[in-house]
Amino acid sequence: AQSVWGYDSDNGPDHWHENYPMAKGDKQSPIEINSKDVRHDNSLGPWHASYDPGAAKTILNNGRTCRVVFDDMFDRSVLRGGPLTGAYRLRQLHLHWGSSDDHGSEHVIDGVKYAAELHMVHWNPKHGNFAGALKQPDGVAVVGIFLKVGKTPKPEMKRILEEIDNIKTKGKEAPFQHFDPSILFPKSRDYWTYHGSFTTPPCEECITWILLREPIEVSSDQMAKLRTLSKTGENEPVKPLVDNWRPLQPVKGRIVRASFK
Ligand SMILES: O=C1NC(=O)[C@@H](c2ccccc2)S1
Ligand SMILES: [Zn+2]
Repeated sequence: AQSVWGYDSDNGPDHWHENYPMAKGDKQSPIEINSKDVRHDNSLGPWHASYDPGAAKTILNNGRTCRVVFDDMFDRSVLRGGPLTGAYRLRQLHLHWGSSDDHGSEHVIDGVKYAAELHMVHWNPKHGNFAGALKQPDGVAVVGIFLKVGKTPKPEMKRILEEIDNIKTKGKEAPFQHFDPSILFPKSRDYWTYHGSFTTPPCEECITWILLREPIEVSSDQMAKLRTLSKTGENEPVKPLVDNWRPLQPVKGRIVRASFK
């Protein structure tokens, strides 16, 4: 059977282009952000998230990440402003992390790899549905938040990490309600933005990235908890779900803009 994509040597990022040709495109993500090449853009206003805590539905382990799913049937939880035109609907959030605290993020900032990167995925309802939005250059907006291991962990991450024990194996899902993901935002709203792609197959180049400059802090124990997720199902040998990040992709002349000086 066609080996489903993943992060192992036989189905990992170097193989994705075999089934998903977009993976070799000119606007792929993630990329390294080098502050010396970043262009401050005065026209970049603040972004605004207005999320309805009642839109949160479930949390699941799909064998590749831990994902919280929201009701996106109408404009209930939306992101607007910044580089965006119109209101983008929050569909899900998920994380990418490493096998140890010294790496795990997808984007790299001036050579710095963070322990993890949280993605809040939003789509543009003018394109009808999520599948349609994937085909449009302005179809999807992802807010990326870096997770840094430190001494004063952000208590708001606890809610997600407390659910890990209920979704240990691939396919496990649990109710996850009354959750406003904006509590995860750092104090500063400063961000970088550039045009890129899904960091997983089908690698569609439909994403306006909004990467927050200020990381949020997690503890080493919280990262260890995340690494107890298994990429295999409950009746299979345990394989730790770690290193679900895509390596850096070529910038190919793209300009990264900053909302800050
Ligand atoms: O930012 C991204 N991270 C991912 O895992 C990709 C993705 C995959 C499926 C749904 C939404 C986003 S795109
Ligand atoms: Zn992601």
